[in-house]
Amino acid sequence: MAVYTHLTAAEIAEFLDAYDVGDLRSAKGIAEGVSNSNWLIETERAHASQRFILTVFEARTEADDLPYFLSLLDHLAAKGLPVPRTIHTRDGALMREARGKPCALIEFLPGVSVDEPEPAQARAVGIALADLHLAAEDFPQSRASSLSLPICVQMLRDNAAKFDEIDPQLDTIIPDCGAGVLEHWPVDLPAGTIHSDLFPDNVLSVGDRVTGLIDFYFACSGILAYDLAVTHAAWSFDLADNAFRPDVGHALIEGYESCRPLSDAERGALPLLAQGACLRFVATRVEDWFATPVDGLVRRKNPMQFAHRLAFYRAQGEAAFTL
Ligand SMILES: Nc1ncnc2c1ncn2[C@@H]1O[C@H](COP(=O)(O)OP(=O)(O)OP(=O)(O)O)[C@@H](O)[C@H]1O
Ligand SMILES: N[C@@H](CCO)C(=O)O
Repeated sequence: MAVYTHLTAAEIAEFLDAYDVGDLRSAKGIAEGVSNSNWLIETERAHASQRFILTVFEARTEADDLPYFLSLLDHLAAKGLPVPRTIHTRDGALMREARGKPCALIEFLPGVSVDEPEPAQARAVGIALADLHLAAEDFPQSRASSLSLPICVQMLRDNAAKFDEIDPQLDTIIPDCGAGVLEHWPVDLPAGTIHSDLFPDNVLSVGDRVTGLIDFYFACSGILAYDLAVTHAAWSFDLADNAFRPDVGHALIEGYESCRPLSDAERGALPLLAQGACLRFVATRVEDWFATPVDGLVRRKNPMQFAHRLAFYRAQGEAAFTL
């Protein structure tokens, strides 16, 4: 579930008063997602109904970063990408408050997330990611990542004494909390605006067509090929047994390169970038593991899934990316 802040119908109607979107007809809490509270809102104006997503931003999303995220949605949507527009208030504001928390109303996009991606869907996501990188080239704002590799290594070090409570193998799979990856981290690869969390649950599709790229709340300035590595690590493994799916991984990269070819340096860095990507998800999942009660309503994500993917990338090197 992800409705932490339970707004009443009257509060939602009052919230919508500031927008030119018609009258509230229904509001349903959305179960998916773990970070923020989301509602599917339906309004009616002149007998036509419209759907929106109302997001109440919870503690994990820094309020100061919201103008960056919401302006980025508008920038990408204006360039024709399948990204939800931010609905502005009548006064032109990108967001407003409910129950003292920042909230935004965004466009509802059609489509569903795929659990078991097929190569054609992965290829379409590769294209969409390259389109995103190119369309964001003239986005004028920047944001430093709050989950850079040094921060993730430190997060792991802060929790290292408790690794055994998760899995006794964790310490062995990630020696010295990933310091080795940090040591060789590339510094001079092409950089720009990146999504940095383009998991299957953040992509909406109809068949093989991408209809929505959502959840930009980790977007930041960063290495473009790192974003591809994140997406590769998130899409190219079987959910049931965590086995690598080369057909999916290759289709993703092939799709990306059909719009934005990688340089030799970017291609050569992919094995290390993918290890760094896995480390980021191990780090946040380890932190969440200890912060989330076992019997809580939010299901904990398993850090070992990405620890094993990291070990895979370390062992395979360039072979994981050879087309
Ligand atoms: N613009 C949109 N159009 C249609 N559905 C959406 C849209 N935005 C969000 N959703 C739905 O709401 C769900 C939760 O959204 P989202 O992934 O942004 O939540 P979150 O809590 O921020 O996520 P996460 O768990 O990745 O941190 C999505 O899985 C999707 O079903
Ligand atoms: N996509 C992340 C959650 C958001 O950081 C994960 O699966 O761990």
